[in-house]
Amino acid sequence: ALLKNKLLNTVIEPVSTGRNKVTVVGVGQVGMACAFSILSDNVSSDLVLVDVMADKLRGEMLDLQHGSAFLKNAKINASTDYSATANSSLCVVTAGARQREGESRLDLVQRNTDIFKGIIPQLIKYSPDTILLIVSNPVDILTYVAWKLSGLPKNRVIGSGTNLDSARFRFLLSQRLNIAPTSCHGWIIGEHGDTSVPVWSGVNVAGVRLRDLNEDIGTDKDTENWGELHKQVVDSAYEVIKLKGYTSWAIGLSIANLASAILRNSNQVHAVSTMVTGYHGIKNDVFLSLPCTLGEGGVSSIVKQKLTEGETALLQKSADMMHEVQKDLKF
Ligand SMILES: NC(=O)c1ccc[n+]([C@@H]2O[C@H](COP(=O)([O-])OP(=O)(O)OC[C@H]3O[C@@H](n4cnc5c(N)ncnc54)[C@H](O)[C@@H]3O)[C@@H](O)[C@H]2O)c1
Ligand SMILES: O=C1N[C@](c2ccsc2)(c2cccc(Nc3ccc(F)cc3)n2)CC(O)=C1Sc1ccccc1Cl
Repeated sequence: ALLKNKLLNTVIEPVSTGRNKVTVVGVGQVGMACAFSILSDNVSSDLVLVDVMADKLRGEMLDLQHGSAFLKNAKINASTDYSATANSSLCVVTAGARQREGESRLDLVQRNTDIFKGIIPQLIKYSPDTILLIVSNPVDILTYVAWKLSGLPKNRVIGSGTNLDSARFRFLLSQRLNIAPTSCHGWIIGEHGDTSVPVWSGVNVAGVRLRDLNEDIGTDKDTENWGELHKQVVDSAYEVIKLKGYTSWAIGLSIANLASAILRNSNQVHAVSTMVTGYHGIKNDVFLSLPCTLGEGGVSSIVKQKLTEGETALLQKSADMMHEVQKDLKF
């Protein structure tokens, strides 16, 4: 008899798929930072990597597998064939083409939409009950594209949105106040990136609103220029790109944090891109970030923040700009 049969008595065949199986599509800088953060945070013990670059994909899988003894025995697999992603509870999509020199935003969006046409239906074919977490840029529009291509209900299609923007804002606030980032609360909402919206009325430490201590905060009347913090959120993205050519660690850690909230059914509140039709006077089907509670069903509720007229106007402008791009997309 085989040694294994001398060693083991089978009671049942082990369950093939854990309930915290996560697929990461795209093993570039962002995808691997997400994968590594998810594994090292023990968010999942069953990770599958997908990409079109077969050698890179296998190399990243092997390199992670070799660390399994330090990753709580997580299973790590990879394939260019989507059947390997079957029964994933969560699919993180970081695949995409980079903006070419002088490429228009619409051209980049159409190129990434075409890439998504080859990814999203395949993910849904093998994991019809999954939750999609979109990271690829422009993330809010591509989350809409993923929603259209997937046929999933809106609660199951989430964009990382302004989660990274808010994390950078909290870090910068912590630096200015010399308080830990987890004790510095601030929500950036709306469109991810250059045109995100800081909700100054909500910025607080221990419930003490900075606006109650400086009523001009966030306006150009503010002599202490706290509005500079939001500008630094945008500038720091460009600075990181200039210095290292891409961003990875902060986005990877923020995605692992979102994955943990979803897979642990935590109902924590996170700034993520969700379908905001009907909120703040927005009429078109667009995805923007608002504070959302996250759990195994994806987005379970949206916090109804009281916004200033200025903040509402910025959200509506983003919604209109995105609708203009979305309506010309060819699915
Ligand atoms: N939402 C955010 O806050 C945020 C932050 C940083 C980066 N991003 C975005 O994340 C995306 C990835 O960034 P990156 O630095 O990892 O880029 P990258 O070029 O390093 O990686 C992209 C990966 O996608 C893969 N890919 C391309 N087409 C594919 C397909 N059809 N199927 C599967 N895989 C495919 C490529 O092979 C590559 O490995 C970009 O769109 C970037 O703008 C978003
Ligand atoms: O930290 C980043 N890095 C990126 C990046 C990563 C690899 S190459 C560029 C970045 C940095 C700076 C600008 C920018 N613009 C952009 C706009 C639309 C796109 F489709 C793609 C990229 N993107 C991608 C990205 O979204 C971020 S967060 C970010 C960007 C701009 C303003 C504020 C924030 Cl919080």
